[in-house]
Amino acid sequence: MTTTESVVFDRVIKRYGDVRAVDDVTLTLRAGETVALLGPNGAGKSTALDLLLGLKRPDSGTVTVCGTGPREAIVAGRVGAMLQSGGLMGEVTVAELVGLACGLHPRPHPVPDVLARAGLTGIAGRRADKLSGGQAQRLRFALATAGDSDLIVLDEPTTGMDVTARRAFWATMRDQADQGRTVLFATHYLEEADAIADRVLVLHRGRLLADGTAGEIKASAGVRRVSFDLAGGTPDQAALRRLPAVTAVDVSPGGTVRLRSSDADATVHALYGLGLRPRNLEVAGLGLEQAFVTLTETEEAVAP
Ligand SMILES: Nc1ncnc2c1ncn2[C@@H]1O[C@H](COP(=O)(O)OP(=O)(O)OP(=O)(O)O)[C@@H](O)[C@H]1O
Repeated sequence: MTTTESVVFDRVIKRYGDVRAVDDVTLTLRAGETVALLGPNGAGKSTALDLLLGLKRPDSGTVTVCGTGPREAIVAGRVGAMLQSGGLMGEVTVAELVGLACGLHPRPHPVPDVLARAGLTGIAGRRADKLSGGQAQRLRFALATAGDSDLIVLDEPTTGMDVTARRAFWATMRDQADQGRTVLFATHYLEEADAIADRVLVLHRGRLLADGTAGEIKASAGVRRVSFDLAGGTPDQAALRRLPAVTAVDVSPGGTVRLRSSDADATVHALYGLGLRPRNLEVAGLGLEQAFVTLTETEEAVAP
């Protein structure tokens, strides 16, 4: 492991009874990367993060964080984490709780800086257990960034945040990555992953189904959207469905046809072969969300 490798999973397996929550995962995250961890419910995201944070131990394989075991990395203050679960301590103010987190960190940031970065300065005197959902998320984020960590791990960090808080949050995370920190976040917001992550990991039933940039993941789904208008009359939907490589057909009341195709060239070629004269023809790739659904559904079909 070199110093630029923040996280290494080497053939990691974690079972719960018969369920392989993490199933033979091998991956390396490097310094300065912003990485989104995606997967449907029960895919193994939280388990993978728990293994990374030393909260669970693998049944086999190894997890290395900043060159050591996860627990050692945490104790050394190399990892900041923001988890979904866990209430916030009562009877203390936001500033006191942030102060406590800074006090425990081997390389703490000044408390006012941490409060400001998380947008908490104005509510620093509030009780930590009396915050709104979005404010509580911001406090969890402050606790994760109380010190100078090399790796920041975030489990569904923007749940409950409003649009402004989300924007500010991601701007801060970009800043953290630009300073050489690795940012790993699990999310169900695919548009956030698309906009923010340098790299996207897709977990499904514990296995790493895809690993690449959002563009690569979209391309690997191998599906294109073909849309066009047809002059005169309602198109014959059955004929459209029989076109090669077409997996879905939708015709709007205005006559605009939208097809999904796993081979857009073959589909368009055959379309002209039917004697149709499409206007405003567009062939586009799928968004990350549709690519994600296609990838995971395809996997469901081959491994029910
Ligand atoms: N403590 C546990 N005991 C038994 N099974 C568990 C336990 N924790 C998780 N599992 C199972 O392991 C699998 C992975 O769960 P995990 O919580 O890691 O998924 P996830 O991707 O984080 O899901 P979600 O998006 O719903 O949060 C699921 O099948 C889940 O039911």
